[in-house]
Amino acid sequence: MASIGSLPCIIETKTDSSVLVHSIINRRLRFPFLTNRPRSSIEVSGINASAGGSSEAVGMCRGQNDWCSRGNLWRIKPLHAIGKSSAQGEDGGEPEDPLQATIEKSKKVLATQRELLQQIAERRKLLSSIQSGDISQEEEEASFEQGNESFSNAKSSSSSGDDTVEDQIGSIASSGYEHSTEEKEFETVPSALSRGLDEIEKDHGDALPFNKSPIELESSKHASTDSSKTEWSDGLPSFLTNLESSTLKDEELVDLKEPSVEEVHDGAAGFTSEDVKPPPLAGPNVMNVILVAVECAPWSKTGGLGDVAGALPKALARRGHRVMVVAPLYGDYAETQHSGVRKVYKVAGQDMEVAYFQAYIDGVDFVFIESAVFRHMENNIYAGKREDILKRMVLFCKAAVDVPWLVPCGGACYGDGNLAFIANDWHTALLPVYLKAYYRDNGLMIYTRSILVIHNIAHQGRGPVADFSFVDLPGHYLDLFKLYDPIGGEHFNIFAAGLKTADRVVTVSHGYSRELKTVEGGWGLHGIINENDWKFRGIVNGIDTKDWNPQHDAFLKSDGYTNYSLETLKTGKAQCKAALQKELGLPLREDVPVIGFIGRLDHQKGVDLIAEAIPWMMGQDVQLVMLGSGRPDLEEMLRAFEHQHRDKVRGWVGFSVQTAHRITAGADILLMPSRFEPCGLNQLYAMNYGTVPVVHAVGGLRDTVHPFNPYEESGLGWTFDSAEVGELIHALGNCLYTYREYKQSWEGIQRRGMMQDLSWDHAAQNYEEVLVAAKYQW
Ligand SMILES: Nc1ncnc2c1ncn2[C@@H]1O[C@H](COP(=O)(O)OP(=O)(O)O[C@H]2O[C@H](CO)[C@@H](O)[C@H](O)[C@H]2O)[C@@H](O)[C@H]1O
Repeated sequence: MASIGSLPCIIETKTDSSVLVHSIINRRLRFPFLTNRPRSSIEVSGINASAGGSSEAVGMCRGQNDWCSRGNLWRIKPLHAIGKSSAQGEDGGEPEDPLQATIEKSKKVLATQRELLQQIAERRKLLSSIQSGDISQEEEEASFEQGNESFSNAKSSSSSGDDTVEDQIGSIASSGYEHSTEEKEFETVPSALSRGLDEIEKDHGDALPFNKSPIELESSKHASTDSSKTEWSDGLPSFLTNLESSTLKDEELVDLKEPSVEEVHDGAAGFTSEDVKPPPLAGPNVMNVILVAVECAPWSKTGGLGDVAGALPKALARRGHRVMVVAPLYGDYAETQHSGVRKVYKVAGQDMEVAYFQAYIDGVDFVFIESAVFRHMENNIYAGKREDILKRMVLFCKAAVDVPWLVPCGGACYGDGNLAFIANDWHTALLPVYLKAYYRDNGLMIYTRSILVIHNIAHQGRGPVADFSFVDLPGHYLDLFKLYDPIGGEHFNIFAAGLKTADRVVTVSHGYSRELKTVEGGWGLHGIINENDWKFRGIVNGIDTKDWNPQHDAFLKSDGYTNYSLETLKTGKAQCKAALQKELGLPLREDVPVIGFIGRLDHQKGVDLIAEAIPWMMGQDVQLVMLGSGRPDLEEMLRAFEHQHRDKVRGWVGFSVQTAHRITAGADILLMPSRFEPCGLNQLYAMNYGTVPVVHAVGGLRDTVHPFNPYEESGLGWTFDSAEVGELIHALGNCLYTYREYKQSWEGIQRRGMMQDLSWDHAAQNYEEVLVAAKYQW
């Protein structure tokens, strides 16, 4: 099969349509709640104006995924087509005044957007009124409950591998760009896609635009051939008028009864056509969002990134967005199913095959990318030789950027309408670059946006300039990656390229967003961050209030632990403390304050400060419980503490989610002397469990832990202003004093911590603002 223009990833098509059919059928059988997917955003897919196609395209109500495959589409004007034409002069040529043209273009796009939303609202209302006659209350309730099923068995995974690329700056050598047309073909499932280009061209009626992917060509084809069937007649969309005479299979009929997005949001509440339904929270801002991360809890987690990737998408979905998470498949995940899609990518001259697995859980599509290089790497996500790590990330980003065209979630691919990627840290900072180089530079996905989230700037994906040859980009992209560093000299820096290319950049707290702009806090990237200040924003992380909730915590249901709430704080926490002491073999004493530490053992977390404070601490009547893994010398230090102070210290070296939960519940105090902390999740978990944080006031710790004020009885914990042992001792000393002498104040601090709304909901709203700002940005 012929190669497609300059699209490096998509060259030829193979098909295994039977796999898809089985996959979808099995998926529905195994996951009945799949039918409850929110019906929300509007996808504008199809002809790309710049590729010489028609200026009209077919949109589909995103909710009606399966209608698409049945050809039941209805026409709307694509935003990109409108934007394109309005930017041109009267004669269709270039405008005389580009600024004026841009303003005109923006106005028209906004007006059209408004018009579209109105149309959608009307059609939804109409659909609801029709459906309300069909769906019984019971069915709605049952399906809603299924749709809310969630994981109960969070798997713990371990990791300590922190051998990152940036630790290994090597020598500079020449680089080269391997032309992408060497890439192998892909096997996609949708049968339509398997047809030859010639056939599509014939159907399409136009000469094929040279640089379109087969997927886009196919959606263009749908646009031109199906539209006649999908016009609304007699006030009803054709998919409904055709229903009676159709010979739909059972499965397809199930989909026709799927609840609308309003139903999903309203839970089991019934509705009638006249009910005034609150719109999905996201309302007119509904987007298709694809979050891409190399770890995602509960399947894979080495730290806070995994927690965020597991929780933020669900909060965005609750707001009414169609949301997908893309992560590597490191093990055998029982919840997932093969999508039937496979593709071969070339990475550093080597063919690497990936397969796409999928699941639909808690309103979110999860797509896992399977490859030999990811297998069993959950404990070593960032470990290995620099080149090997880089190759893994290149493969992952290449495979992830194609997902909206390859994986039919709920029966239909996301496509590029209203689409935004959220990439996370340097590992996926290549994604915005690939989006630009492989798609946008070729006139494809030009309205798809990318947001890059900085969780930790200390790791940047650095290497010698020669590493550019691994990333498979045209030569002129090299400058994006080049950065001068006083220590390493000129080098290759993936985070730098991602920050420059992403449409928006977010970091995980306000405090850290300020620090990143400084020489001390930006780790060499402060210049780029300052230059891109206009697109940069801090949003404080939330917590998963289902997993990290003392009332329901699954790890507190055995071994003497207990669930507790604000009402049962005193007795519940005391019981958890006793259970922790017992489990760890510490003296069972209710009156002794238990100090906890949980975290990666590295310079960032300030473990060395705790080491310096140990002699003072051991002079106090306290117990210290430390859980962590990472740097071997610090791991050894933990073991030594325990060895030297067996009656007071436990140093648990390893990664144990269960132990992390139990320490959070059983300890009285959580110590976080981090030298820098972009946000920090443990202090948030601690406060939610009535455990009082003592933190270095830096980054997100400063944002989230307001210092206790004994005069006003306000505040949430203790803070200290510089990472020095004396300061730590001073803050911890005051904390211990309050614990012993001022029980009421102590309880007040605990209660205020527990009463906060630390959920992801607020952060999700802020992310939504960023997504929408990116969407309307040119
Ligand atoms: N040994 C162990 N066993 C079990 N669980 C362990 C563990 N060590 C750590 N964890 C868990 O890993 C998570 C750590 O989250 P953090 O936010 O504190 O740190 P991290 O530095 O990894 O994340 C980065 O990204 C997050 C997310 O944006 C930012 O909050 C943070 O500041 C930034 O450094 C918590 O869920 C914690 O319980």
